[in-house]
Amino acid sequence: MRMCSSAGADIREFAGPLRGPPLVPLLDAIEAGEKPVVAAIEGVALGGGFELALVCHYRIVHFKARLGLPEVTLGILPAAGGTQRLPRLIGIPAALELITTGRHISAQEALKLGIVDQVTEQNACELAVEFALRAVAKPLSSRRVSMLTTPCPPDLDALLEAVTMQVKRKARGVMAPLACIQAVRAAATMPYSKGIKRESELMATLFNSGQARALQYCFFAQRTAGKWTLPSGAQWNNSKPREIRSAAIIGLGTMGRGIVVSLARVGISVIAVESEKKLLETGKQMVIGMLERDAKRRGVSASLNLLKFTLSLQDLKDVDLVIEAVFEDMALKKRVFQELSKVCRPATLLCTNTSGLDVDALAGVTDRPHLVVGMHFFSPAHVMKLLEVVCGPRSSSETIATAMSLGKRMGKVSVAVGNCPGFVGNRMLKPYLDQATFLLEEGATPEQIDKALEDFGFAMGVFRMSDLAGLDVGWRVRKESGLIGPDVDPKNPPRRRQGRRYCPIPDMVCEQGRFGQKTGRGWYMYDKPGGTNAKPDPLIQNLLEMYRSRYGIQPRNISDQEIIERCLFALANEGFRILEDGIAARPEDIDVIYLFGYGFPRHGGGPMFYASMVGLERVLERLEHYHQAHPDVPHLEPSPLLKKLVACGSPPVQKWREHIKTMHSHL
Ligand SMILES: CC/C=C/CC(=O)SCCNC(=O)CCNC(=O)[C@H](O)C(C)(C)COP(=O)(O)OP(=O)(O)OC[C@H]1O[C@@H](n2cnc3c(N)ncnc32)[C@H](O)[C@@H]1OP(=O)(O)O
Repeated sequence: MRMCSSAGADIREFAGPLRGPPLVPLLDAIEAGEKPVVAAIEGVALGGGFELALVCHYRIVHFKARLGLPEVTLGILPAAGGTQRLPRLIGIPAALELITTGRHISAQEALKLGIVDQVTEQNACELAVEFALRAVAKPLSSRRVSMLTTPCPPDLDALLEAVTMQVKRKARGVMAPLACIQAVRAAATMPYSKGIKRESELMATLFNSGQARALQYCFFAQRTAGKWTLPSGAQWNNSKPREIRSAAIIGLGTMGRGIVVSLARVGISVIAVESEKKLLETGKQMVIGMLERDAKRRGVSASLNLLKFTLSLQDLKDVDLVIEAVFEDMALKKRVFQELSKVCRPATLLCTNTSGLDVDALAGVTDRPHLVVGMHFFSPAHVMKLLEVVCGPRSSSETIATAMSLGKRMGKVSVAVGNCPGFVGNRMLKPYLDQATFLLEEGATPEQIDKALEDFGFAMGVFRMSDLAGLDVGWRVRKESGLIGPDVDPKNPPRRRQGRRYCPIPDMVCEQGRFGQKTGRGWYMYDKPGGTNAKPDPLIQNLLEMYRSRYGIQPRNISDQEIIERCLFALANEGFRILEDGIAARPEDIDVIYLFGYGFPRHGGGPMFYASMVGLERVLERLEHYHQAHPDVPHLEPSPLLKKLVACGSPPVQKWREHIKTMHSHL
């Protein structure tokens, strides 16, 4: 049997009723046949493709092929016998690991695990024919995997329990890996005929679940995000990116260091610039250490020869692209861009890693506004997968194509977004954070809010995330935007700014020098500065009590449901406004940003998909309810697009674009 490449079932078909003959009897018949069947695998054998290979009597694999059972990542399980045959072939621990993670493995690893019989650098099909001819005379009984006894460890229950705990810790609230564990248990404790029925029952609990819908949506959303398009007609498949061989990074702070590592490990020469000798030396040592650790983990040699460190911008005159990663200060950034304009050759692309400042204002101080684009990395930049590519009104399609393609080369999930304060991710963060702090005023605690969000599936609750990111950054932004400090009108009521509700508690926390993990104190307390073990702090509790009594606020019991609704519906509501404003082209782009940059649980699909799953009508009704209760919070006022979609019968996410197309695009 020649399997050039099989990515398994067509995932799009899972949205409707499955058609075609049932697969399991067909696969069982192949395995039971008297003629030897040899699978020749090239490319990939994933999901159903891998399950087909497992019923063959022998498996020959090209050395570049990849195999796996990724169903769990789609919210389902391998239900064509995969959970019953793989444990019989390679034992419970290895099968559990592959099935519960969905990890793809190389041909070499498959050989080591005993999944395949031979790995070849030649034509796998020709070798498989030779193999079949030699196999004709041999008995097949030991080659029928479903007939094998599952090699079982003596402490099976303890092993399954440990894996269950691990899965629950890593993927809180996710159903599919737990169902996979139960199916593998059946392979260990039941004959194949019963095990396959159990597999099918477990699949039935997952197949139409909201989690499966969300995870399958994420698969396609991630691929859709790469397909950027501009109102000019320029798009991903008609705009040629430039080839980038050399780059420069300005600023060796946390972000700059991560960007240097991301570039060097994909073979790009990097010149790193700092303003002072001591900062340069510290940054250099840290980058070298990061690259060495990264290379060791990947089993390759560190590409240190690609690095150059300098104090002089003059050294950048020949690079293909510069990424500025200096302090988040517009005046400083403008000075850097003016200087770069003078120093770099006219064709050099100038990028900024700003997390929210006006990219077009920076373009305006250069001699080449069409070659300026935002490349907003997320911290730590060598780990986080998200890259927002911020298209200014003057960025050329070639510039955007180059930034998107460079992101892909660095292994990032790149999303093109428009230029507005905070772009997509950080603009949406504001109403989300605001709701969390308003809930504190009204009676909740940081740990209660975090627990509700973490139970929902967020990697980290909003307060733990803020402690990790550093509270001083937002404090500085609030000072600069006149929300605190001498510019505030003294006649302003204390909990109002710029005509709307304002919660000063985050400022009070910062005034105490509590900047989060780095200072050992923030919304939580930590063992030491830089510690990561967050413990509730009675001082924060006192601060909240004093605050409420000072302003005469009677604390009330706040339910987890209210926390989730207010935080997440406010988040999605801003997403609708971003779509209206043309700052993101599609809801999928917003969801991908929140999945890869902000720890939104994949099994929730992202804020926009989640809103559609809850039901747009319900989201609208709850926002109207909360806005009525808090009329001084404009973010809770339902957006016109949300209302329009509800009026149109709440179409699925993939159809929202049809209702936005008349609106103006900033991409
Ligand atoms: C009946 C038995 C039931 C069995 C259950 C299953 O088989 S579930 C499916 C299990 N298979 C997978 O999960 C594989 C998913 N695909 C991948 O991991 C990758 O696409 C790949 C195969 C490793 C190829 O990666 P690469 O980076 O080379 O390409 P893309 O990811 O960009 O994909 C190219 C286009 O192909 C589409 N696509 C890929 N796999 C599937 C699939 N199984 N079903 C439907 N569509 C698939 C993908 O969406 C891309 O299409 P675009 O139109 O370009 O977006």
